[in-house]
Amino acid sequence: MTKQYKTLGEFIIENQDSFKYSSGELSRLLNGLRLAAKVVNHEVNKAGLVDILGEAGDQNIQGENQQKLDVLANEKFIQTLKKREIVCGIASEEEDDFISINSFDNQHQNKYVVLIDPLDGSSNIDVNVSVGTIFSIYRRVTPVGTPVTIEDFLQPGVNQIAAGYIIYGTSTMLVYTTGDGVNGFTLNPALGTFYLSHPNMSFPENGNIYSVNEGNYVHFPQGVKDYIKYCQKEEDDRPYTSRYIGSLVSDFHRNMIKGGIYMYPKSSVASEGKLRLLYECNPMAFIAEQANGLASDGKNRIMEVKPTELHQRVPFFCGSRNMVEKAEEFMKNANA
Ligand SMILES: O=P(O)(O)OC[C@H]1O[C@](O)(COP(=O)(O)O)[C@@H](O)[C@@H]1O
Repeated sequence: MTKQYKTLGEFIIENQDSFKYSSGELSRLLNGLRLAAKVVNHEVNKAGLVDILGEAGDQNIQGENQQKLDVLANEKFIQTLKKREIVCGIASEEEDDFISINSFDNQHQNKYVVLIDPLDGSSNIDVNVSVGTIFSIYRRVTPVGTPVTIEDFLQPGVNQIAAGYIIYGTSTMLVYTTGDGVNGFTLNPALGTFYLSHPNMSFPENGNIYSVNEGNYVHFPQGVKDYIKYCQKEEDDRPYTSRYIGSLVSDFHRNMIKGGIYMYPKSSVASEGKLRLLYECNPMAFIAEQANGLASDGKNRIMEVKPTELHQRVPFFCGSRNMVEKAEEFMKNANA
């Protein structure tokens, strides 16, 4: 008897009542993201055959050259959410400002805003290395029935209602949390259906993988240099293994399954690091904490950082609990 896997649709409905403020609206939103994920997955898989590789010719507000697939993924997620009238606002890595969603008869009645990194790991798109999508969902703080404002987006990570990522890798998976543990669903491309393949995902407390762009070593703070040397030292269960895909979603996913730490520290060339607080670090931090891991800026809990700008960056240390604590210890000792 082949194993019966629960579908993502079934799982969302079954767990609807455990959602805070459950009204079915969050379920419809998660289903909208599920649909957009399948559309983007289809585009990613055939990228080499159609004209969606390479640069789009424009730069986003962060001065990054947008890849054609960045732009396409951004459009697909925004269109899918807009058409289904399931959010009152969207913010995206590829949009300068937040988008207030209002349709004629909806009158801003929706409760949720979504923040999204439509295509994470852009530098890997053209070279067929796994990339991802990251999303974060908040309940608006301004009154329902009025247009959303920046306040609805600049909320600390602890206010997240749900967060997740899609990884377009050897298989396509959607991994998410609504604050009640982390579950992973694998897409069966033949049926176009996500199935619960990884229930209750959890970071091992310890790991032996460290993920950091060592090409930036000379620019790193002393504490990070000391921690990397610690990882490389022949002692106890070390040296650890260095693994860096260059796609946050992929490095995070591997480390959650095998045990490890991902670091994108600040440096002498990037005073706040590279990763964006609202649609990269906060959602991954929510998932990490729900999976028994930790996420900090090297000192403070990421999810308690009070956001001040839509595209602000923060240093990011995330993964197995004991490894993140050890890295923080080196940062503290080096006062860096
Ligand atoms: O090439 P670098 O500087 O190591 O940066 C790689 C990191 O930047 C990211 O690509 C984030 O940026 P994008 O969302 O623009 O792709 C992460 O996925 C990855 O871990």
